Amino acid sequence: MQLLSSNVNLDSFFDNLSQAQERILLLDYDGTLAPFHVERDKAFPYPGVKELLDEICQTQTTQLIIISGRAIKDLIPLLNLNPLPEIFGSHGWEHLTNKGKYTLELSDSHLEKVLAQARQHIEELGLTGLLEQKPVSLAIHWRGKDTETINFIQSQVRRVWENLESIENLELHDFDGGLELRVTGKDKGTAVESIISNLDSRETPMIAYLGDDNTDEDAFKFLKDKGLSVLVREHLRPTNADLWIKPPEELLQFLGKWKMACLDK
Ligand SMILES: O=P(O)(O)OC[C@H]1O[C@H](O[C@H]2O[C@H](CO)[C@@H](O)[C@H](O)[C@H]2O)[C@H](O)[C@@H](O)[C@@H]1O
Repeated sequence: MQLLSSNVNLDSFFDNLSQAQERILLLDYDGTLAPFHVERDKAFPYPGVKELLDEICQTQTTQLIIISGRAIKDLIPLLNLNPLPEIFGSHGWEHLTNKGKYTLELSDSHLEKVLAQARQHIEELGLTGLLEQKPVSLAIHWRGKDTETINFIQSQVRRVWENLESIENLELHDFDGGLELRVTGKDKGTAVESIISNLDSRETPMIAYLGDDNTDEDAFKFLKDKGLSVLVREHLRPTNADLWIKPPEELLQFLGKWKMACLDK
């Protein structure tokens, strides 16, 4: 574990966590809880992660929330948690409460047409096999391909999607292993913002957010001075996070310390 911010003391964080009235653990999924896998539907959590998350939930003293770029329906079988925690999917456009109430914030027929057009461009390029269709976005994946192929795919897809980006309410985002055409207006930062603004209690809760990718930086930025941001990654990169941990060992240590803090009370 490496501290990246001089304002953070990890021992004090966990001491305060054990004393806290309210705890919120925000978790990204791919690359954070689960190692990357070429086959998206086989990206299961690192061994030991599911058990620790179950144990943390069983303490009933932590609000555990998953915040992912994935569609919620694809995340549920991989998470395999029972009961299911609250989930923000599709970068915050989808929401599932811990009581099972599902909402998709955006329903726009014009946008559906534009996304269908973006999909058609991919079909014309012969790249449909690399496409992931999500409720309000399209992602193209190149994990497992060689550098030359990646450069080719990337330039072709950018060329056709950039045109749509310039005329519509859409934005291109790079992520680990691909490129996504997303509707603007929501990201993981706005998801964290809505969680915090909807809190009932007057006490400031102890919050941590664990993530690995560029898309998690929006959450890290929003959490500055409000909670602990943790970059979970094999290699350090420029980041807004306060702490860097390497998965899976340090991730298991972090979750284990969180669980112990919940039991300390
Ligand atoms: O926000 P996250 O939970 O980190 O999700 C980010 C993207 O994850 C998935 O793609 C990534 O993981 C796949 C499985 O390991 C891998 O094949 C791919 O290369 C990665 O980019 C998911 O398919 C995307 O929809 C998410 O946006």
